[in-house]
Amino acid sequence: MLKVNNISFGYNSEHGVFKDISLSLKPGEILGLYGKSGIGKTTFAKIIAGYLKPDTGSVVVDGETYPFKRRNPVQLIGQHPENTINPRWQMNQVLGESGVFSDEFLRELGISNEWMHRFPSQLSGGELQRFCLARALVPETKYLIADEMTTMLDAITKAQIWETVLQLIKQRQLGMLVISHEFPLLKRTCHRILDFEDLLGKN
Ligand SMILES: Nc1ncnc2c1ncn2[C@@H]1O[C@H](COP(=O)(O)OP(=O)(O)OP(=O)(O)O)[C@@H](O)[C@H]1O
Repeated sequence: MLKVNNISFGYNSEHGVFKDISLSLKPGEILGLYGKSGIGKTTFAKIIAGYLKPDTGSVVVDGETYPFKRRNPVQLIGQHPENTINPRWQMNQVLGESGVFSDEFLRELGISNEWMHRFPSQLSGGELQRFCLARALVPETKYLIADEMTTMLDAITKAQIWETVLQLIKQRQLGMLVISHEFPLLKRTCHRILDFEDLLGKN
């Protein structure tokens, strides 16, 4: 179980982004989170994935808190894959840094062999996002946070990526938090949906 307990966060001491937010995510559960722009969803996602430290409260992942002594079981996929990949590395080097991936797994994610020797600038956003997913879905991963993961992509690529991800999540019984402005997408993909404003309102 991933438990967020009463976290508060501000980028500076004068302006808090949010206060006292809690939620829990079970293995195998797909939880949707929506809310208006600027309310703090990405900040919240970064805290859950351990990129930012909350000012108060805790994130407990299967009984452990950050920093982990092992590979982070919570992986974050954002909206802009190009920002998270070294532009000077070919894609085989990008993947090689995270582990060894079977051809079958890469095929499942729709990653073509011919992309392996390209640089990130020689791939489309959808193609790059598939590499980010491969990196995020190493065996140690137990929870996946998808923050507007397919917002920049066309409808067909979006549908293909979601079909693959949902299949993998189900096979491996991962917990997934889906952050999106697109309510119909959340309705199609999630077991349960929360409004960020309601999380704020409870406190
Ligand atoms: N690095 C930063 N330094 C200072 N303020 C920041 C920083 N990143 C975000 N903020 C501010 O924190 C607030 C929450 O931003 P955040 O990106 O978490 O919102 P969001 O709900 O994800 O928005 P969107 O849906 O538009 O992506 C905003 O007011 C934003 O301007």
